[in-house]
Amino acid sequence: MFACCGSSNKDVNENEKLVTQKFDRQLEQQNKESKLEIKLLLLGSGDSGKSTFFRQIQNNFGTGFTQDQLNTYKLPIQTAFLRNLQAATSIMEQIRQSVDESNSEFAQQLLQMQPEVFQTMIMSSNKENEHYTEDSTDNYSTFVDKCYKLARDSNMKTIFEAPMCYQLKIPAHVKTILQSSVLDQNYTVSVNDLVRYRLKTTQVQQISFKVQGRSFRLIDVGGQIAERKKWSAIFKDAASIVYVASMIDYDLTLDEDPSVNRMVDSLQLFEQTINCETFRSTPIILLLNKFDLFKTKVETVPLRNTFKDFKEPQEPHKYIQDRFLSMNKNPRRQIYSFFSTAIDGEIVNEIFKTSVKILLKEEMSRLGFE
Ligand SMILES: Nc1nc2c(ncn2[C@@H]2O[C@H](COP(=O)(O)OP(=O)(O)OP(=O)(O)O)[C@@H](O)[C@H]2O)c(=O)[nH]1
Ligand SMILES: [Mg+2]
Repeated sequence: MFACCGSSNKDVNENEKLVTQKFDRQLEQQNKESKLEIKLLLLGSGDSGKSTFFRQIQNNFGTGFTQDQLNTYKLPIQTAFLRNLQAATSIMEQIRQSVDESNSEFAQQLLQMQPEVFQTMIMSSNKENEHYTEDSTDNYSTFVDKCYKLARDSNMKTIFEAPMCYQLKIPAHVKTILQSSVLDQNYTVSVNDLVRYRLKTTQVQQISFKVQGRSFRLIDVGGQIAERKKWSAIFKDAASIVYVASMIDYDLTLDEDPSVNRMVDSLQLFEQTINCETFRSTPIILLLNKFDLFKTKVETVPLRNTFKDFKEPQEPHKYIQDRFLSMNKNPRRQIYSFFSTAIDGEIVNEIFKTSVKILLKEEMSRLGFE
C-alpha cells in the first residue's frame, strides 16, 4: 500500500476530488473568459509596422515594459545599428560617394565584417558574458568610437537627405538611428528606441489587456513570406483582423523576392486573407501605415510610376486606400481604414480607441441590439 504522508486512502481520494473540481472550475472560468476575450490578429507583409503597433499597444493599454524587458532588446538594437551603418556605408560606395578620408579605412573594414561578428564583439565586451576579457572591452570601445565617427561623417548626409531612394536596405529614419548612442556600454533601451528599430518577427507574440471594461488579446506574427505559413494556426475565433499595409511600399520590392513589388504583394495578401472562408464576414481594420513617410515620398517618387491608372485630381493616399478597399468581396462586411503612423504613440492610441468602439458596436449589432 502506498498511502502518502500519513493520509488514509479515503483522504487521498477526497483531496484528489477537490483538486479536480477546482481545476474544472478554473478551466470553465478560463473558457468563459477566453470566449469573452476579443481576439485581434495583426496581419500584413514584412516591415509594414505590425510589431511597432503591437509595442505601442503594449505600452499604452497593456502592462507596458519593465526596464529589464526593454533591455532584452539591447543586443538586437545594437546589432541593428551596426547593420544599418554597414548598409549606409555600402550605399555610399554604390553611389560612388566617398566618406571623409579619416573614415575611409574603417569604412572598408566595416564593409568586410559579417553580421555575426557584430554580435560576438558586443557580447564579449560585456562583463557579465562568459567570453569577456579586458582586451575585448578596449577593442570594442575603439571600434565604437570609429563607428560613431563614421555615422556622423558629414558626407553621410547624402543618404539622410534622400533616404527614400535607398529604402530597401535602411529605414527612412536612419539619421535618427545613426545619430543615437546605442553602442555605449551603459546604454539602456527606451520604448522610443524599441519602436524605431526593425526587428523581424519570427515567433508569434501576444498580449492581453482591457479597454472599456472588455478583455482583448492582440496577436502579432511575422509578415515575411516564410512566416506566413504560421498564420492559420492563430485564425480560430478571431473577432477582427488588423491588417497593416505600408504606404511607402509602392516602389519597393520584397527582400525575399526582388522581382515582386511590395505593395502589389500586400494587396494580394490582403485580398486572399480577408476573403478566405474563415474571415468572409469578419470586420476588418485596415491600417495604411507609414503615412508620415508617404506624405514626403509621394512628392518625389510619383505613384504613377507603379500604378499607371492613377490620375490626378485623385489624391495619391486616397487611391491607395481605394485599391485596398476594392479587395473586399463581401459588400455586407465593413472595412474600417485609417491612415496611421505607428511610431507615434498618440496616433496609435486614437486609432485603437476608435477601433474598439467600432468593434463593440459591430458586436452589438451581430447580437441583434441596435
Ligand atoms: N517612419 C515610420 N516608420 C515606421 C512606421 N511604422 C513602422 N515603422 C518602422 O518600420 C520598421 C518595421 O516595423 P516593424 O513593426 O518591425 O514591421 P513588421 O510588420 O512587424 O515586420 P515583420 O516582423 O518582419 O513582419 C521599423 O524600423 C519601424 O520603426 C511609421 O508609421 N512611420
Ligand atoms: Mg514584426
